[in-house]
Amino acid sequence: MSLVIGITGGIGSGKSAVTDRFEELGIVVVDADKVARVVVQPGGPALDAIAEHFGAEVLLADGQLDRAALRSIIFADDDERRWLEQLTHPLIGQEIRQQLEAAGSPYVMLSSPLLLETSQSALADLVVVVDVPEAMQLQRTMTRDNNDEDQVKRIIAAQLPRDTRLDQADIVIDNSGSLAELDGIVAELHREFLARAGSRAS
Ligand SMILES: CC(C)(COP(=O)(O)OP(=O)(O)OC[C@H]1O[C@@H](n2cnc3c(N)ncnc32)[C@H](O)[C@@H]1O)[C@@H](O)C(=O)NCCC(=O)NCCS
Ligand SMILES: Nc1ncnc2c1ncn2[C@@H]1O[C@H](COP(=O)(O)OP(=O)(O)OP(=O)(O)O)[C@@H](O)[C@H]1O
Repeated sequence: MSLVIGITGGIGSGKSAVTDRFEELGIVVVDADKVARVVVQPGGPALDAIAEHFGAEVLLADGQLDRAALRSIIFADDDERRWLEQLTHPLIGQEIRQQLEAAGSPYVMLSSPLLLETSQSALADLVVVVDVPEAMQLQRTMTRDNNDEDQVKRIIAAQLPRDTRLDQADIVIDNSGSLAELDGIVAELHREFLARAGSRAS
């Protein structure tokens, strides 16, 4: 497997803004949020169990998962969130491993909001944390999504506290500046990761 750079950060911290830039540089990005959508597709391994557990109100008329309905349930009730996670996280982990194995770039990125909360961290050779103050996390997420403030706060509360996450970082990206500043940070890190990947291969 290529060198795996793990990218994490709380909701709205800017993981996608960071990984979009690495993708533009030709780096394969495995995105845990995207993988999580695949495992709950109709006909996939998890959706029937979810509908059985939560009832038909978590399904849309076309049989797809009603993500907003499930989001409201699981971020209001920790037990329900844990139930969903025990079902989906092993499937997500398995699919992530396959995608990492198949990746063909000099190094590969694994982007996950729950990298450090799950065994996904064992897949990463290096942990990069995308960091912004919580007020900015809240503001950017509310601007991006159709989520009210209380729900975003509940999602933040279901994730690692900022200090605990920062304690586990090998590298911290401060994303409180502009997107232009992020371009420069990513370009510099890309050079560093290429060098690390090269020295590992030789
Ligand atoms: C509850 C679901 C259906 C809501 O879907 P929705 O489209 O509204 O949000 P999306 O999946 O894009 O997630 C948005 C953000 O919510 C946060 N989040 C999602 N799941 C979790 C969780 N279990 N714990 C903490 N934060 C979470 C992350 O920051 C994520 O980036 C969905 O998030 C889900 O299936 N979650 C369980 C699977 C999971 O843990 N995914 C996280 C990646 S491993
Ligand atoms: N440096 C920045 N300046 C201004 N806006 C930014 C910056 N970085 C990210 N954003 C915006 O903030 C929002 C959240 O960023 P992004 O979607 O990349 O976060 P994320 O960590 O991937 O979130 P999630 O955990 O929900 O997947 C987006 O609308 C994005 O365009």
